[in-house]
Amino acid sequence: MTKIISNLNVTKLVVDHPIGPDNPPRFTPYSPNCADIDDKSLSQDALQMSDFEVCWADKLTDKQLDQLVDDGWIVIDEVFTHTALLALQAESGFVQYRDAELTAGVRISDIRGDRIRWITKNFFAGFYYLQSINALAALFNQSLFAGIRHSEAHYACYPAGFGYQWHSDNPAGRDERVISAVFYLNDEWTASDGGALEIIDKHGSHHSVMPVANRLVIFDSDLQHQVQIAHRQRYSIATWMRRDGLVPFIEDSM
Ligand SMILES: O=C(O)CCC(=O)C(=O)O
Ligand SMILES: [Fe+2]
Repeated sequence: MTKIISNLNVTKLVVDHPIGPDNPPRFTPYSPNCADIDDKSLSQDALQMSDFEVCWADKLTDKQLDQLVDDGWIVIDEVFTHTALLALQAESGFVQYRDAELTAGVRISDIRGDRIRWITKNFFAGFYYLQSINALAALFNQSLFAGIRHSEAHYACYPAGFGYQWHSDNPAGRDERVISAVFYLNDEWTASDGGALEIIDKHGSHHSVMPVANRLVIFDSDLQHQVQIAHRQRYSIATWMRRDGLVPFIEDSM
């Protein structure tokens, strides 16, 4: 089995061209010929948090919560509204990705080939996504006493020919990550496109999850998993709910 190497040391990336109010991602490419057309409705300026609100208590059945505890993983499909999904897909195409790193500055693309960008408040859709994930974390705190204090997420793009070998999101000696959640952005993904997430559950059973759009896979961060080599570009948002955090903002907003 591949040696487990920390991927926790990549959170200090500098945003050099932030997506923000002056630089909004658009649903359609900018065209100088159309500069005088008011295309505000096409941009994500129009997005609102309400587009991303999910009633997680309704979305997740008690059976699924039990499965998360017993087996260590679950899948939820058709998570967000069409608007929210489109916005996340659009934003994922505007992100300036950087090579993900394993340890201080070292890239080993045959272990981990994704290119990433951490989501900050400078992102539109991504930031709303993270707020919605915090609401899900609050549900896990209430119903499972998960003790989550903070969430983090990054957009990820695996170029064709790359994957991510077997690992746990809590490498040896670390336990800050409680729950991992990966949201997928890929339309019309088929088995021949590769890129499945393989996961070994708490009983040692092996599962394979296709990275299809609007799917959220949620799993115990201690579980072993890998991303098979993708044969076309594979887009996702990798998300972690953590027990550390200087600001317990989840509790504050409840
Ligand atoms: O994209 C996926 O399916 C999983 C990604 C992953 O395991 C990670 O980023 O740690
Ligand atoms: Fe992982």
